[in-house]
Amino acid sequence: MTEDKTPLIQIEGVSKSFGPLHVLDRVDLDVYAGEVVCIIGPSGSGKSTLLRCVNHLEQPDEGWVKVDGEMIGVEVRNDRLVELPPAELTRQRTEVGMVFQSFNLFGHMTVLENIIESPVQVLRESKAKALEHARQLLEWVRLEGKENTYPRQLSGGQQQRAAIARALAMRPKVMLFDEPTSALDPETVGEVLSVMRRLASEGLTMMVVTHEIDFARDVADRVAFMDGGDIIEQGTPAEVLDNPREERTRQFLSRVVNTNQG
Ligand SMILES: Nc1ncnc2c1ncn2[C@@H]1O[C@H](COP(=O)(O)OP(=O)(O)OP(=O)(O)O)[C@@H](O)[C@H]1O
Repeated sequence: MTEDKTPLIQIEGVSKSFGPLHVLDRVDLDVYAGEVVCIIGPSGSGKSTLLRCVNHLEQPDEGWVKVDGEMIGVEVRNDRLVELPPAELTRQRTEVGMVFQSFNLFGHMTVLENIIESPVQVLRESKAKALEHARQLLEWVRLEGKENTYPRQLSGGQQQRAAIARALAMRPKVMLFDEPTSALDPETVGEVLSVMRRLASEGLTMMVVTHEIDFARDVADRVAFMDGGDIIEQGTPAEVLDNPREERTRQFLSRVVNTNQG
């Protein structure tokens, strides 16, 4: 990690409320190129909302997010932040791939159609080029032979690997994963984590919300613990997972480890 470089993802003072519920409270986080940052924390602490602010699925009430130096979803006009036009926002979103807890595939399209849809429609890639890339990606996520299969015919783990291929087809600068294995049967969790490990080892910049503490320990460059809408502590996996400074982190970890073992 090179601290003197500009972060690829900059989250600065981001706050978000839903009505009276304060979900994010002036969150700051920098993620550098090639880093994997795992975000852990109790249910409702704001982890998903933070990820959703990074690709502007949610608009922060205060603060801003930059990806590769570019403000996400907004621009400064007359000293005020105003929403970007929809076409600009769509272009920006192509640079931030996201994989959700439940599989974001279109059920009426085959796996191959799912993967080429956005490159052809949004990036205006030729169908031939998009198909070639999609076949490479399917091989990469070990779904070769499933091109013409519909999502409902796949296991949850296979669907999630197809969703990863679909996100990668847009050649994103960063990938966000929101609890990508928590809706899966235990036997398919490992297949998805192994694809994510390979992505990390290839140097992709990733933010991963996860309860998979062993994955975070092995793969993360940095772990951030969130509670009550803020990052309470962050550091290397050894620092945060094995020697947490904060009592709240300690208590959370003992609950998660017990649940995972139980
Ligand atoms: N669109 C929304 N409208 C209203 N409330 C919302 C919305 N999105 C999230 N919330 C609320 O904000 C709080 C934080 O949600 P968030 O999903 O960010 O937490 P989380 O840490 O990811 O939790 P989990 O681990 O359970 O997914 C929760 O109380 C949730 O119900």
